[in-house]
Amino acid sequence: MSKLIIAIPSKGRLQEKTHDFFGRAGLKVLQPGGARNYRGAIKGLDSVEIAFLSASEIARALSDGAVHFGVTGLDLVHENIADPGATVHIVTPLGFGPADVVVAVPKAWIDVETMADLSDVASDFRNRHGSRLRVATKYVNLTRSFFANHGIADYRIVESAGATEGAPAAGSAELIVDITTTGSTLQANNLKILSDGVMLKSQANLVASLNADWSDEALTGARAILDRIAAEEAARDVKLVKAVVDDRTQALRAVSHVGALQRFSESDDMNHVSVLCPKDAVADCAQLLIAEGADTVTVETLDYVFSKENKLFAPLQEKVGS
Ligand SMILES: Nc1ncnc2c1ncn2[C@@H]1O[C@H](COP(=O)(O)OP(=O)(O)OP(=O)(O)O)[C@@H](O)[C@H]1O
Ligand SMILES: O=P(O)(O)OC[C@H]1O[C@H](OP(=O)(O)OP(=O)(O)O)[C@H](O)[C@@H]1O
Ligand SMILES: [Mg+2]
Repeated sequence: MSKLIIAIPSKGRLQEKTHDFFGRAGLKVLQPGGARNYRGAIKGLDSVEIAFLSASEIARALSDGAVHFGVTGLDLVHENIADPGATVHIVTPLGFGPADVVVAVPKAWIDVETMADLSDVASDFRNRHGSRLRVATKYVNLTRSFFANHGIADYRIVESAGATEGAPAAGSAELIVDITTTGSTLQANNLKILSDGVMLKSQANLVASLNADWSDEALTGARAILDRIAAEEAARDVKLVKAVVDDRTQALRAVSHVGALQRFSESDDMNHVSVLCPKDAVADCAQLLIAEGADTVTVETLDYVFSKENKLFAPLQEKVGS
């Protein structure tokens, strides 16, 4: 039948962190035949198949419905998918691969700080040179819509495959649109970001295709994957706090004010409290338990918190389930 196909980066910046992410969720990616094989599996999950693709190919595969899930940058989703709202569903941001898509101009353009300034320059440029301002980028679609939203029409795109930041110095364009994380490449090329020139704040996301064939088997695979991912995400936000108090009912009421909740069926020991507490409220929770008679409060880090209601699966099922 049709398995759940998950596309993950086969190379580049997002590859290693994607493997780490799946590893944290207890999902071991198997690549039989080594790095050259572009189909793989996840250990113990027969309903899932892995496709190894480049980050930009993943965005296109999601658009075509050739894969069910993909890990890729939000920049590539918006650049390569015409109507992302109708074509894909963002399952969850993954917290790695941060980068901004920005409009950058030469630092020497001291009068140009905003998109409005750029708009003036674009018109002037055309009047003076008879040709249009050139923007070097590989983000052709993002650039067109961002410039249109700023009412800029007097420009032309010079498609750039790499080393985009070098274009102004090389004389092949006046300005650029590109992705930046540390800013060091822009700096090294004497370019500055316009103050309102951040087009998109990107990071790696787990994305679902709404065009894929969501068979029952694929949905079963998705549920299995998202159970583990949601459980790992949930575990990152909480700690397990334990103590022996004078009166459990009263202690639970006290710590509920900082968001700490008893999650387990009551143990026989009427004085034993064991709560899941939001990470930033742990110290407050401990103080409250000490005030309720505890001598010692212990705090544990958890690997997983599984719940009956899966916050990641439910919204997906609503969109693709029959
Ligand atoms: N500093 C950065 N520079 C470029 N990309 C970054 C940066 N930080 C995170 N990324 C993310 O990594 C993606 C690029 O990854 P990678 O270079 O592997 O793919 P690619 O260039 O699309 O591959 P190909 O062009 O060969 O298909 C970006 O689109 C972005 O989402
Ligand atoms: O703001 P920074 O931290 O300097 O990072 C941004 C730079 O990194 C990327 O290039 P990459 O190294 O992927 O080379 P590429 O041009 O071949 O994609 C990107 O295209 C920028 O040039
Ligand atoms: Mg690259």
